[in-house]
Amino acid sequence: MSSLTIKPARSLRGTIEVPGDKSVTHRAIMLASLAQGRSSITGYCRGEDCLNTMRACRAMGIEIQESPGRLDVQGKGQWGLSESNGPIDCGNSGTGIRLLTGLLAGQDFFTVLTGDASIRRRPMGRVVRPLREMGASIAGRRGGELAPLAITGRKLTGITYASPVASAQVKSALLLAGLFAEGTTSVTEPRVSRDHTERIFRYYGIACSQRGTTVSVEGRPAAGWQAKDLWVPGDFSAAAFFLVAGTIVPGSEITIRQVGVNPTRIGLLTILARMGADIQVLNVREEAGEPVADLMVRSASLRGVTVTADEIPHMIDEFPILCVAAAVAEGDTIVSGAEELRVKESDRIATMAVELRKMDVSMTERPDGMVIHGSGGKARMIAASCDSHGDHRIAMSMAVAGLVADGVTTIADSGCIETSFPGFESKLLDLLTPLS
Ligand SMILES: O=C(O)C1=C[C@@H](OP(=O)(O)O)[C@@H](O)[C@H](O)C1
Ligand SMILES: C=C(OP(=O)(O)O)C(=O)O
Repeated sequence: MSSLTIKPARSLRGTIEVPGDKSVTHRAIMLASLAQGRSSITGYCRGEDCLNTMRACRAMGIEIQESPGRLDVQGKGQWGLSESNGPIDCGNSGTGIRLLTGLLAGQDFFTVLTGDASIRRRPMGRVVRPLREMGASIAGRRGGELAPLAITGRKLTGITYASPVASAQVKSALLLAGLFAEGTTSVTEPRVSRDHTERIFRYYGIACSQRGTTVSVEGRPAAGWQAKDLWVPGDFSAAAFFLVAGTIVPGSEITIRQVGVNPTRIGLLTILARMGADIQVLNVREEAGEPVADLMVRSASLRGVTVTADEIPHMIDEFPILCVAAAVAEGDTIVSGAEELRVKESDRIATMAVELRKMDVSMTERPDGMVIHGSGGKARMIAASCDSHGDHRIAMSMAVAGLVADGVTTIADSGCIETSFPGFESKLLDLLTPLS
């Protein structure tokens, strides 16, 4: 099992790019597979999650060629997928398995979707139940609450669904199913979650309307959609580790080029600004329907803040790294309304509490969040033997914590970083001047 060793840093300085956005890459591969003709995708994420979505589409008959930095996807049109002759393994990816469940519910073939031990613990009923309302036939462990899921493609009918959770995976699964359904499919969320599916639909010319927190698609667009080249911006959730590292390591200045700054993703920027961080958003432009910018971070002292339920969906994957920032801030950081963190790759409230305590950080767990008692940077964190719990975001967050510890920190089982951020360690090392 691989492990990561992190030494304390004197400073982090330089310019980097981060891998392409994982959420956008999943969607780009799926939409290009169902387009008429050949789409080139550049800037995409080569993390394991996205490679699994690529393998899934190949298993369903789509030709995808990879040359350095570029995917050529030979789309077969909206109804062009064919039955895979074996189960499809989505690996560690909640996005992959949930979006594919929606996409496959209305096909005229049978599919089994599964994943690793973490995926087989994560809730699938949240997509299975509304898809059944549309007419889908999906079986799974515990009545369809858990993967593996066996999907017998059926004729679907659009529904109007009020989702109890703000989840882009639920919304997207239903919108993808909606493309294959008779009539309109509408999804209302308690709060707007990331809107990459809506944006990529529009980019491909698929009508998709938004009113408040409700999104609707018309089923069975007459002519399907045409292939279109697409560049994927850098992943804000990957950039987040460097935004926090550049903030908490004194004497740092990092520029992260070409990062997606979709407003439904960048809640962490607002929170870090409230904490006192110095981050500039430069050269804002738009590419393939997504806003993109360069981000420049300089080190700064932080103060604790309160994060409310309204702010959670736009920074849902950034809580592990926010905990690290909060640990060195002056005063308490209080998070509530974040119970969704308990059903990610790991229970991210529990795992961060366990790991940060090893480094002498005081963090109180709450059922729906946490209170992190910041040290105000008065003492360095204690270097420790940490564990990723098989969760890429925990591994990278603890690596950043290690930069401000008093000795050598190790992170066991760090191979999971490949899920979203191949090359994380070397990017960090390139920026780093060690303390001694
Ligand atoms: O739709 C997506 O691409 C994602 C949605 C979020 O999950 P939920 O929909 O479960 O909140 C997020 O945590 C995940 O990393 C990616
Ligand atoms: C929660 C995540 O991904 P997924 O749900 O796709 O596994 C993540 O990347 O932090």
